[in-house]
This record gives sequence, C-alpha cells and structure tokens, in this order.
Amino acid sequence: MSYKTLDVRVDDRGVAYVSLNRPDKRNSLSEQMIEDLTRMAGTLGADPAVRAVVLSGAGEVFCAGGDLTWMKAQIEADRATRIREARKLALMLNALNTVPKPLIGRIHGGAFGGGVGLTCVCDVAIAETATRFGLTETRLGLIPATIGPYVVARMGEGNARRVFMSARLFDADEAAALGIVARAVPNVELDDAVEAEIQPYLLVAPGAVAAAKKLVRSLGPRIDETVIDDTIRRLADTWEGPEARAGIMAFLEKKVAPWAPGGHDVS
Ligand SMILES: C/C(=C\C(=O)SCCNC(=O)CCNC(=O)[C@H](O)C(C)(C)COP(=O)(O)OP(=O)(O)OC[C@H]1O[C@@H](n2cnc3c(N)ncnc32)[C@H](O)[C@@H]1OP(=O)(O)O)CC(=O)O
Repeated sequence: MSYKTLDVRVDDRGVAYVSLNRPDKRNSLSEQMIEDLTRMAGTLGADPAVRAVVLSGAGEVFCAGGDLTWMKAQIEADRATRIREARKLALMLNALNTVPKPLIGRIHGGAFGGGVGLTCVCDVAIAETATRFGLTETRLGLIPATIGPYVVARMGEGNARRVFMSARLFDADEAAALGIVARAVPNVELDDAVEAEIQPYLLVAPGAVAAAKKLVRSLGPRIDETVIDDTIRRLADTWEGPEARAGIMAFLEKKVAPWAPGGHDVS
C-alpha cells in the first residue's frame, strides 16, 4: 500500500487513515493524486480487515480542488485527451462515493472546488470551524462539473444554484447547514470528534454497512453512468472555452481574472 501523494495507515481496529499529502500545492488534485485516490478506494474497499476510512489533508488546507496546472494542460490538449483526463477525475469521485466502507472526512483549513467534491463523497464529514469552503470554479472560468452530482445531492438544487454561480466562500457552520458536513467543531476538538464518529461503525456488521450504503445511493438522486458521462463532457467543453484559459492562467500567474477587476476575497 504505497502511494506517491497519500499517506495511508491502518490501525489495529481496521481504521484506515488516509491523508492527502501534497501540502506545498495545498493538496490540489494532480493526475497522480487522482490515480492514487482511485487505487486507494479499490484497495481499501476490497480489504475485509478495513472497517472504516478517514480522509484528511496534510498542511494548511484539506484540499484546494483540481490541480490547475493539470487543467492548463487539458486546455492545450485535443478533445480525446480532455475527455480521457476528465473521466479520470469523475471515476475517482465515483470510486470514493461507492467504496463499500464508511468514509469519514476530516476537513480543516479549506475545501475548494474538487475539495468540496471530496467532502461530499464522504458518508459523513466533520469540519474545523475555521474551514473556508467554496465552489470557486466559476471564478476560474470553469464549472463544478464532475463534482456537481455529489454536491447537488447534498445541498439541493436551490442552494447549488447560489453557491455554484456566485462562487462565494462560506464557513463551516454554513457548510453544515447546507448538508456538506455533519457538524463544525473547534480545531482542538476535531480529532476527538472524528474518533467519536468512527466508533459506531466498528460495532455494526460490515456486509450490512456496505449494503446500507448501496441502498441509500439507490434511493437518493441517481448518479449513474449517464450522469457521470454528461459531467465529463461538460468539463471537457469548459476546458475548450476562452474563459477557462483566462481564469486558469490568471491563477497560475497570480493575476486577477479579467471578470474580477477588484480581485476575490479569499480571507
Ligand atoms: C474539480 C473541478 C474543478 C476545481 O476544483 S478548480 C480548483 C478550485 N480551487 C480553487 O479555486 C482554490 C485555488 N487555490 C487557492 O485559492 C489558494 O491556493 C488557497 C487554497 C486559498 C490557499 O492559499 P495560500 O495563500 O495558503 O496558498 P497559495 O495560493 O500561495 O498556494 C500555495 C501553492 O499551491 C498552489 N495551488 C493552490 N491551489 C492550487 C490548485 N488548485 N491547483 C494547482 N496549484 C495550486 C499555488 O499555485 C502555490 O504554488 P506555488 O508554486 O508555491 O506558487 C472540476 C469539476 O468539478 O469537474
């Protein structure tokens, strides 16, 4: 179980602690991290000794979303490459969403774009009160495409219209009100809160847990192959447009995008 961008440790109770480990790039979802997360979901999901998985991030923020350097490469690529790369992101999210174990998110610092997506594919997430959340894609000329189904399933269409279209940041209490996280706790209580969340899962039948998770997915909004394919196409379409190029280049060059003359509030 060796990964280039993840730290994985399984304790003697069968709790797997997985930490995104690219803190210098704010744990943004590089191609390697997407591959590692997909493999991790398959490996831990199939391991009968694993009873629960905790997903966290190293460093200052949980996850800064899709790696914008990787996305810049997609802007330069041909259509077939764009579709193939967008599919990797979508299949990683699907793998985590369907992992047949309890997946518990430990969210701190910040979760932006794909970082909110990762939070929403967890069965339950607990956030540090100071965490900032944002579906920031439209700031960058992008859309929350592949993460969209999981986020909308949590917050509903009305809330999604507001936060997808405005890209405004919100705090952990609002994230709890929106259903993205179960609750917000002060940083000093975060690890205890996550441990308390794990406990009940260690007392229930693993096969029934997996079946219950499947049941809930079949009762909630359907995120099937057709929906996933549609989000892949939408992301590839967005990468083709002039706004994505301008927004991503502005971020990477530490400039302000042309549609935000005063800059964005990131505090
Ligand atoms: C999944 C889909 C879409 C997306 O997710 S699009 C991405 C959405 N994410 C964002 O909008 C967040 C972008 N990042 C930030 O706003 C800030 O970095 C931060 C997270 C608020 C942290 O700020 P801080 O001041 O602490 O750090 P720096 O900005 O100096 O960043 C340090 C270092 O990390 C690099 N970096 C940060 N985020 C990313 C990223 N998303 N991609 C690539 N690189 C990132 C940053 O460039 C700095 O690098 P240096 O080399 O040190 O300059 C699509 C779908 O849903 O389908």
